[in-house]
Parts: sequence; structure tokens; C-alpha cells
Amino acid sequence: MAVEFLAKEMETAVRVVHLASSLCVKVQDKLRLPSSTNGGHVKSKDDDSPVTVADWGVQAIVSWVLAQVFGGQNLSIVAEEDTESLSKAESLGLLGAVSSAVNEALSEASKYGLPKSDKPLGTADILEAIGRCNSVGGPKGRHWVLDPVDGTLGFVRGDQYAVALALIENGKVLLGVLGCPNYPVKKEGLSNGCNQPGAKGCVMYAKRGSGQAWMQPLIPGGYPESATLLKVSSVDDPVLATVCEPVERANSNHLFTAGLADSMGVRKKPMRVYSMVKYAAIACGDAEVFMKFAQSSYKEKIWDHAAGVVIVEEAGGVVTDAGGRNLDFSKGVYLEGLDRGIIACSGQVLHDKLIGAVYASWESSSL
Ligand SMILES: Nc1ncnc2c1ncn2[C@@H]1O[C@H](COP(=O)(O)OS(=O)(=O)O)[C@@H](OP(=O)(O)O)[C@H]1O
Ligand SMILES: [Mg+2]
Ligand SMILES: [Mg+2]
Ligand SMILES: [Mg+2]
Repeated sequence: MAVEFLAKEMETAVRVVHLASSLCVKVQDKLRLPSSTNGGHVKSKDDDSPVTVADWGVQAIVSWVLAQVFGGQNLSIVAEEDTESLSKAESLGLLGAVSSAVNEALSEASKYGLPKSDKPLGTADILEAIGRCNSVGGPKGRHWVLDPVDGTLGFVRGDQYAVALALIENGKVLLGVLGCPNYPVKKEGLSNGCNQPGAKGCVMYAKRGSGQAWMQPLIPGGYPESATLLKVSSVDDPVLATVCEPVERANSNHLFTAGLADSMGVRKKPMRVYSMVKYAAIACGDAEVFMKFAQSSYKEKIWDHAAGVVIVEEAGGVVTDAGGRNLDFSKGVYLEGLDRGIIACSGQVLHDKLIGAVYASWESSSL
């Protein structure tokens, strides 16, 4: 019997995102405790953006599991975090917290059908696993792409965030998995005895060319047995469309996107959501448009988009830059050549209208 293309990669990626999401849920719960006990969990990076035990912990656990399953030799992982601040002498307490979170999660790995460690990982193993993710990707070969916690600001604020893992081969995104632990799961998405009211948390995934995107509920302490097909919204009238965009003004020009939305005929207020959960909202039909127009000096990174793009496209949506071109994942860490911004729509009709609005607004602004 022929083995399905990428079956092992897909299965491992989905399972490890479930496990990583469980780590995030525990760390986010701890962040809610009084500051005296959680002070060590949030740090500031050089660009003032936050990084937490969960960001490092997820990167360590995904890297460790991928190395166990696929071998560490030729494994290329492009990921957001590094070990620089974590390896400093004064970070011993922080490294200890990362190590505890990773070992606590790994002790449950077999419940997710993943390899577990014979003994707890030491801090050297953890640093090695995080540090291994230093690939810069590129046009040739296979590269795993990981954003361990996307929307760290949302994460520390107790709000939306995502664990995002994708596989790129020869510059094309072959598969994507998004863990969205705080995303509310609709009734029809609930199965496996997980249909309590108000249940939240899911994992979405898709394989390039399959024409299908899937969603599973996150269930505490294990792996769900079934998945539900995702489909983008069929709404193509801008009056009925919901636009989502980044929460932070620093990350996207809210004034500009409001102008675009207005000129294409959108009437509803924008839905502002942290992280790649915006792609998830498009893929499952909760919103019709996602726009992100960062400052022109900012270069978008591949780990902030790869998983979301393939999931939206396989669920029936369209994702391009503001010039209508596909995003280019072949140039290394950055989405080089990106034309102004990112646009994801549930269908071609809305997408054409939005591209038209961008064109018109650019024309008039340069008059
Ligand atoms: N200046 C600037 N401009 C644009 N984008 C930036 C900028 N700085 C950071 N980032 C990246 O934005 C990621 C979060 O994007 P979001 O769309 O979730 O934005 S927001 O948090 O809702 O405002 C965020 O991802 P994480 O670091 O994984 O949280 C960053 O990669
Ligand atoms: Mg990110
Ligand atoms: Mg991140
Ligand atoms: Mg970050």
C-alpha cells in the first residue's frame, strides 16, 4: 500500500502542536497568579517585545520531538527564539522554569502518541533543542518553520495567541498547523466527548494541494480521535463581511485599513485579534478578510504567516500581498519583496474588491 505523501510529517506536526498547546495553557494559567510567583515568566527582548517561558518551552519541545522522529542530523528548523538571554548566568531561574514546563509536558508525550524521554531533559538538552532552530531557510530543501508563541502580547494579556508550525520544501509551504488554545470552538467542531458548553481551544491543519483543512478540539491531557473539515465563509458581499486585523497599531496601520474597508463597502467594525488566530478565523468562516499593513521599514517573517497561509488556502481562501502576488517563502527568514501588506480573504470576489481598493487608495494618495 502506498504511504500517503507527508503522512508522518503531518501527523507528527499536529500531535506536537497539541502537546505544545497544553504547555502554553499551563504557563498562561500561571501568569494569572499574583506577580510575586510569576515574575520570572515574562522577559523583554531587545526590540521591547515580550518573550516567556512558553515561547522557549514550545520551541524546545517541538525541536526535541522533531529530532526524535526525523533525526537531528539533517533537520532544519527556522524559528523565532534563540538561547542568548536564556544562557546567561543570571537567567538560571528562568531556564529552570523553562525546563520544568518542558519536562512536565514531555511526561505526557505518550498520551499524544509522541516519543517521550527516558529521563527528564537537562538544561543543556533544553538549550541544545532551542539552539538547533537556527536555520535561515532558503530556496532549496526542507525547512520546518516555527513560531512557538505567535502573539506573545496576547498570551501575556490572557488573550488570543497561536502555536504555528509549517513545513517548507523548495520555497513552498507544504503543510501548516496552528494551535489556538483560546479560540472558541463552534458546536459542530466539538466531538470526542468534548462538547461542554463554552469549550475553547483547537488545532487547525492543512496539507498543500489537498483541498482540505481540518480542525480538532484541544482536549486536556490527550489527543482527540477525530477532526472536522473547515470551510471559509461563503459571504462575498462586503456589507456582510467581517474584517480582522492586528490589535496593536504599531503592527498595522489601522487608519489605512479602515479607509480600505470603507471604500470596498465594509460596514462592520473590525475584529482586532492577536496572532495568527486571524488566519484561523478566516479558515473557519468566522471572518472574511484579514489585512496587515506594517510600517514600510518592517520586514515580515516567514514564521508569522507560513502555517496560516496554507490553512486558509486549503480551506478555500485567497492570500496575497497588497499587489495580488503570492507570498514568497523561498528567500530565507523574511518575506522578501512583499508589496506593502498582507491580504487574506475568504474568496476571490472580496479579494478582487480589496486589491482594487488598495490600488485606488494608492493612486489617490500619490496624486
Ligand atoms: N513593528 C512591527 N510591525 C509589524 N509586525 C510586528 C512588529 N513587531 C513585531 N511584529 C510581529 O507581529 C506579530 C504579532 O502580529 P499580530 O498580527 O498578532 O499583531 S498584534 O499583536 O495583534 O498587534 C509578532 O509575533 P510574535 O513575536 O510571535 O508575537 C511579531 O512577529
Ligand atoms: Mg509571531
Ligand atoms: Mg512568537
Ligand atoms: Mg515574539
